[in-house]
Amino acid sequence: MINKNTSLRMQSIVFIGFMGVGKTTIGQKVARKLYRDFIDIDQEIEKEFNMPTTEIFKKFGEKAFREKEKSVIESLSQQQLKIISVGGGAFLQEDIRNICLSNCIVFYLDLSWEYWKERIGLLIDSRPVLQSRSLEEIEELFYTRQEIYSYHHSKVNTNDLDVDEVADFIVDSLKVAWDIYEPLK
Ligand SMILES: Nc1ncnc2c1ncn2[C@@H]1O[C@H](COP(=O)(O)OP(=O)(O)OP(=O)(O)O)[C@@H](O)[C@H]1O
Ligand SMILES: O=C(O)C1=C[C@@H](O)[C@@H](O)[C@H](O)C1
Ligand SMILES: [Mg+2]
Repeated sequence: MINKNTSLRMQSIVFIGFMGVGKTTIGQKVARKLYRDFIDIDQEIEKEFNMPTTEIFKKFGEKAFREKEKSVIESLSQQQLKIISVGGGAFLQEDIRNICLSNCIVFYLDLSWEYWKERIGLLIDSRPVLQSRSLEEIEELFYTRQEIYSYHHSKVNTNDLDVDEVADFIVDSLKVAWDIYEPLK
């Protein structure tokens, strides 16, 4: 489902995956390594509302957040040569999945539950979807969400890899794909 009208080398890269797998951290690193601009969709939504995500959820509700998420992604994913990290729930919306898969290269950052659960303390304060859920409920959400992340072009399992190792793997695999599908003359 990759857009045939745009050169692969020009297409923006979109990172997907569950909350806390590293989309923002690794997206920033990859952007630096490829000399591209980085866009974090959660941060763009927060700028639009001028408040943190937890406040948006409290004041306006998840529905308003999801509507803004869709309009922000619809507009920004049309741009070329960007590195874009979307929120962990963005691919719940079919329209978002379709627009990202047809305009961009979608990279899934995969992390096993056993590794993910060690990160929970880093995440809970800023991720409203995790708040008020027990660990068992979060585990259930984690496994239910895997279905939406099955929509991707490429994937890396980040268990046991640090941020730089993941970013290097992604950059190397993109370069291999570019060279195979669009060799430079
Ligand atoms: N490969 C890694 N190894 C160790 N820690 C990591 C790794 N990737 C990310 N982290 C850490 O995990 C935490 C969450 O990362 P990050 O905020 O990038 O996740 P995210 O996928 O953008 O989450 P969200 O979907 O909620 O925005 C950060 O503290 C980050 O430093
Ligand atoms: O997985 C989710 O539903 C979310 C993930 C975060 O990135 C934010 O987009 C928000 O906290 C919701
Ligand atoms: Mg993030």
